[in-house]
Amino acid sequence: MSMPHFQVMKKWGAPNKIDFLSLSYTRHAEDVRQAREFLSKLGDLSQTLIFAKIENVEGLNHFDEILEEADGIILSRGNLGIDLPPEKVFLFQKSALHKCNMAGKPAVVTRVVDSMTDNLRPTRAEATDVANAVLDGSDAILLGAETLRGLYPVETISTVGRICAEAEKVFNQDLYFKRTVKYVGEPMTHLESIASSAVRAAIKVKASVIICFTSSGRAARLIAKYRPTMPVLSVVIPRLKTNQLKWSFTGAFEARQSLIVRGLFPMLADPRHPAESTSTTNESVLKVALDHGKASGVIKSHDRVVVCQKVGDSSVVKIIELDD
Ligand SMILES: Nc1ncnc2c1ncn2[C@@H]1O[C@H](COP(=O)(O)OP(=O)(O)OP(=O)(O)O)[C@@H](O)[C@H]1O
Ligand SMILES: CC(=O)C(=O)O
Repeated sequence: MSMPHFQVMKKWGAPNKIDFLSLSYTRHAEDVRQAREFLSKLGDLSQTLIFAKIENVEGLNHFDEILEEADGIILSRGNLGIDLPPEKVFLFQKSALHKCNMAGKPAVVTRVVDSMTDNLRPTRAEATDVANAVLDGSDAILLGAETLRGLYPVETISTVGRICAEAEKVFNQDLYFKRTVKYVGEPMTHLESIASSAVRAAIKVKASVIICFTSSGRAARLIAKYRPTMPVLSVVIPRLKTNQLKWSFTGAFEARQSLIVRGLFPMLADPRHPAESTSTTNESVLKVALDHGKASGVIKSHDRVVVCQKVGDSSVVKIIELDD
């Protein structure tokens, strides 16, 4: 990392508590390690997530080791398209997205609707490509010129959003779930088993939403990894922390950062609730979460809801049926 980068991050990045660093032209895992070491020296930025941008053949050749080190991946298809023969691009995308999905790390796809920079409608090929990115398993789409200098930035976002929503409806969750369970293998970790069971239960009872209590965001991300067909409301419970000079709450970073995970909708709980999971705390936080779900329209009267939380020392998955 060069001196100008360091100065920008110190002066602007640190006070703005940036959520994500997009690491251009990541070539190998060492690039990610260096960036992490650099961020660790900038106070709050030790929490910034590093997304490795894969944009040339060298990055592609070291994909597995980069994925292990990074928090997420950006498939820079524009630049990769220059390095790769066109007939190789689709397979790279499918294989990279599958690896990200199995690792439970978010994947972002770029350059989807270039023609919308000057046109109100995408080409048929672009529209199909957006849907295929969703079916292949991407978590997010990154727009470029369309929103930077295009004539139709708002229409681009709504068009791409609508295509993604249609594709999500026909995503083969059943097949994906089975593959993921098989990939994880046995014995599963405790938490992995809880997360997959929560998703299975939610599908079986046709729950409208899964509510997951979490502090670090880990439990909610694991649920999202099984790609439930319903939204996951991630209720982030703040924890009190100190650096010996001042006290502050965790949670804001974790909540914002989970926005990039497909299907996760974060909500920050009131820090006045004690972080320990007593049944009284659980009940009052759950009530706020249900009210939030109702207000945003994802939960309706008489819906079933799956809740994933800790009661004392035990992780539980419960199914509740709403009266009103
Ligand atoms: N404050 C909390 N109150 C109630 N349940 C919680 C709380 N935090 C986590 N859980 C639940 O505890 C179980 C174990 O989750 P986990 O230990 O991974 O928590 P996390 O906050 O997501 O991660 P971490 O332990 O790394 O902070 C999950 O079922 C999760 O929903
Ligand atoms: C966005 C970008 O850098 C690319 O697709 O190449």
